[in-house]
Amino acid sequence: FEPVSVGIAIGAVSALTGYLSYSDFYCRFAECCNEERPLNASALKLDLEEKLFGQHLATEVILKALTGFRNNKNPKKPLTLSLHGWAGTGKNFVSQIVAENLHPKGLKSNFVHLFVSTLHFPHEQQIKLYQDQLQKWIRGNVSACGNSVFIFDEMDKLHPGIIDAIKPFLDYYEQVDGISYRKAIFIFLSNAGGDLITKTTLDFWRAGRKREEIQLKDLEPVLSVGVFNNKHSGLWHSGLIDRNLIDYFIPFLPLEYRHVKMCVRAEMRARGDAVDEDVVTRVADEMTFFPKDEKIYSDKGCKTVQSRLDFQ
Ligand SMILES: Nc1ncnc2c1ncn2[C@@H]1O[C@H](COP(=O)(O)OP(=O)(O)OP(=O)(O)O)[C@@H](O)[C@H]1O
Repeated sequence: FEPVSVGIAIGAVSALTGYLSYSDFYCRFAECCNEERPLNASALKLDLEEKLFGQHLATEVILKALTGFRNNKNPKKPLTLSLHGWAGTGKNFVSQIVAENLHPKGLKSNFVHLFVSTLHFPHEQQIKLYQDQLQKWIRGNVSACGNSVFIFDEMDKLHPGIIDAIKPFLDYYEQVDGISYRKAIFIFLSNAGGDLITKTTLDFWRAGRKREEIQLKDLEPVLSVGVFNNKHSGLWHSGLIDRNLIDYFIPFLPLEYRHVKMCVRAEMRARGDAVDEDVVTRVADEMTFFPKDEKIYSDKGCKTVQSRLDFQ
């Protein structure tokens, strides 16, 4: 929409109605950054509970972190979430749900920014350049919209030095060069720590305990230390962990056969098809499971479900 004509239209309508403000009207047509827009916590809860399978910890922590952060009128620092887990367990999927609940256009919003390490920061020799670009990009976007969301995918493939470039933005400063970053949200996605999460989940299973009994305290400490000491985590000896700038380490548990089936059903519904249990079983049976003996967890989580469904 072209701002001048929208402005004229708004003027006309406002004169007629007398109560529609410019911004109200403009924002019906163009995307606006509404820093005051409250988070609909029950909508987010419903989304997570209905769409995300087998991740009771992620559901609980994300909900708590986001509602707490958005209810706080004066956060002391931006919110930083570090999501960890095996491939295909829902990290990107959750980021998308979170993005949509914060900005209705989700990943397509002008205020949600996705960085993929292998795509945006591929060359190790260019770290300095990437650091500068990243700082500029974040500064520019946060000055345009305070509650911008930045998602960093494939953190485990990111040179650790790169993320340290954004450390000043994540810290407890009121402003950095006249800009406040305190309402922004940073989400880091990584496979690092997936082995530790799997080990704990498997230990519970072998002890005959329910997966839902696993608590954050069983995983969070192992995860933060493990990731800090893992050269391939993107956060290796990173100042972000050192200075406690990551607010939550969120574990994604490996998915079981029953969760894969749930993903197949969800995908069928999303395509507008009736759920056919024979197909659901066929797709789930085609996936491979580990460990070798027990075969409990899907190697690729729910990742290849969509393409497998195409071939049924
Ligand atoms: N826990 C889950 N609940 C529901 N759907 C899921 C879940 N995990 C994965 N999926 C489905 O599988 C697709 C792929 O998962 P997603 O991209 O979120 O995995 P990921 O954890 O980000 O993997 P990677 O580490 O390889 O990037 C999602 O788009 C979603 O449809």
